[in-house]
Amino acid sequence: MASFKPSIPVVNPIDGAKYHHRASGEVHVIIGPMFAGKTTALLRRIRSEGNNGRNVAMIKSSKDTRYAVDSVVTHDGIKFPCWALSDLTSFRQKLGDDAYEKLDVIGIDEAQFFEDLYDFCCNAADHDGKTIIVAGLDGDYLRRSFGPVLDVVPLADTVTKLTARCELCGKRAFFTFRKTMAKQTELIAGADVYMPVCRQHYVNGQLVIEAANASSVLECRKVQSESRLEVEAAVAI
Ligand SMILES: Nc1ncnc2c1ncn2[C@@H]1O[C@H](COP(=O)(O)OP(=O)(O)O)[C@@H](O)[C@H]1O
Ligand SMILES: Cc1cn([C@H]2C[C@H](O)[C@@H](COP(=O)(O)O)O2)c(=O)[nH]c1=O
Repeated sequence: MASFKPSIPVVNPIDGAKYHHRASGEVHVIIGPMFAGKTTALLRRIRSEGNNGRNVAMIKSSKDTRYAVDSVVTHDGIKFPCWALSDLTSFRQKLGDDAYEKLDVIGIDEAQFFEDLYDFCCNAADHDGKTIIVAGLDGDYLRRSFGPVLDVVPLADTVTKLTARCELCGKRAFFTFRKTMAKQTELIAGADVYMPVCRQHYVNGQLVIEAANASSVLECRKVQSESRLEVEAAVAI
């Protein structure tokens, strides 16, 4: 059974306009490096909300075509159908007003790729009474804030930072290491290009990359797979 959301009539004190305000929205944010289980946690939460009779929808960035076009898929193959969108603002119109009204919970995966994440979460939770569960990378491969994910922390009821296992020593991994020399911030890929690492192996890895960048010998070798294997071997030492 879908939950009942009370709609409270409110008058805007500035222009006197009347609107209905739903007060029961929530924002939950799940962050961490790649392979930390962010998508797994998001799917578990969405499934459980659905099993409790709430109307759920899942959205992911259409940039992520790694495992499927119209499904969110975890690194170990668990799937859930989703809307693959380039922006969140178009979601309501694509779904239709009636269906949107009936929605209780919206999951957003690969949130780092949505420029309009903040405005969407604000409107959906504050004005439309939705529960939004956001999963995304807090940091890119250089450990810089990635897209708008950290911007929604001040809007959040809860923030959960997950960790993976360092691929080189098995300790807790907080960071995502890029094994190739590619420099662009956005590079859609999986374990072929990225690995989760602990602090020590992140720092080692960056030193190897910097040394490789400085070396004219490696600079001349543009074959990505070759340099990736060299980087992996050097970082592990
Ligand atoms: N180094 C690793 N540490 C932890 N999990 C890993 C690692 N490599 C692969 N995995 C797999 O990735 C799964 C998590 O996938 P997923 O939920 O898609 O992560 P995320 O969305 O955070 O990238 C784990 O359950 C595990 O099976
Ligand atoms: C670190 C980093 C990652 N990406 C991309 C790589 C993947 O396509 C996604 C993250 O997926 P996951 O579900 O968290 O495993 O983001 C990127 O474009 N740039 C980066 O620096």
